Amino acid sequence: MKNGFFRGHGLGNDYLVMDPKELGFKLTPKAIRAICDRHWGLGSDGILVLAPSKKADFGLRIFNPDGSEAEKSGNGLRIFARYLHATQKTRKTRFTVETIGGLVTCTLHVDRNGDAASVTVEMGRATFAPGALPCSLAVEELVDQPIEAAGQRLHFTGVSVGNPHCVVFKPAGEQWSREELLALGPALENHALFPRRTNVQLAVPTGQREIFILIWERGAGETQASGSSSCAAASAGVKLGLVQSPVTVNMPGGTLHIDVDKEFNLTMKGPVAEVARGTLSPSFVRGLK
Ligand SMILES: N[C@@H](CCC[C@H](N)C(=O)O)C(=O)O
Repeated sequence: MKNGFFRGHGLGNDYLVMDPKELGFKLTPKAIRAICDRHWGLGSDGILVLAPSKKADFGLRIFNPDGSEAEKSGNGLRIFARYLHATQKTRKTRFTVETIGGLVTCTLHVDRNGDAASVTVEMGRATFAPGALPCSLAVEELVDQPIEAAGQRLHFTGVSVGNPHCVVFKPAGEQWSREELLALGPALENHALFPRRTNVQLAVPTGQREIFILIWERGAGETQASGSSSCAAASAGVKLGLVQSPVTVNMPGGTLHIDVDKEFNLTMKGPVAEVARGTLSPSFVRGLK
């Protein structure tokens, strides 16, 4: 379909999926910003683009609403998997996807309506090495490191799950407020320690195998849920000895289940929904060029 899009969400983290072969324009940063604008465009937490791959069944490029490119997205991968199944780009229920942040395997769980209602993604391995985010701190692992942001002294754990994350835990029994997220999120995202910026999670343990997180995404701001953030926060919680795997990650938009093995290999399982399929109007597309 010319200038077509598929719209889906994972726990309220919404993405558009597009196939460049069907687009009559280039997905430049300017075009991405215009399409993702919630008032002047379609509105979205990002755009997922079908790409060729030599290593995997499919390739995926992930763009944030500010036009920057992300290496990986957990909710994005579940939405992309649902798109591939719903649009009959594959008949397989298990396939590989190459992202800039590494190769992952998706397993679809098809419901009685024939929809891929939930997806398990083998997300790869978490690392706490500064070079992987990157982070300019000269330590071996970014575990429980001091940082100052928005006038506060905090401790963070830096995790790469293909894309970068900065996890800040409060002790069990305490809570993070939305005001704290809106102050600390942008300050940590753009902190001088993270030359390529970072995603941010404000986390608290809520049980032996359960955490709650608020999310500030690089290039997107506050989101209702995030798959890679859930993987990062679960890994940080296990590394810090605050929780045990499998970890239930609760977020404003809902819950994801994250398995963290002894080597920090991650498996994420969660729901995914299709919202719409449509086409961009010719007059809107003319304005993108
Ligand atoms: N919402 C995503 C993460 C998207 C990418 C992120 N904003 C980044 O820049 O790394 C998820 O569900 O993982």
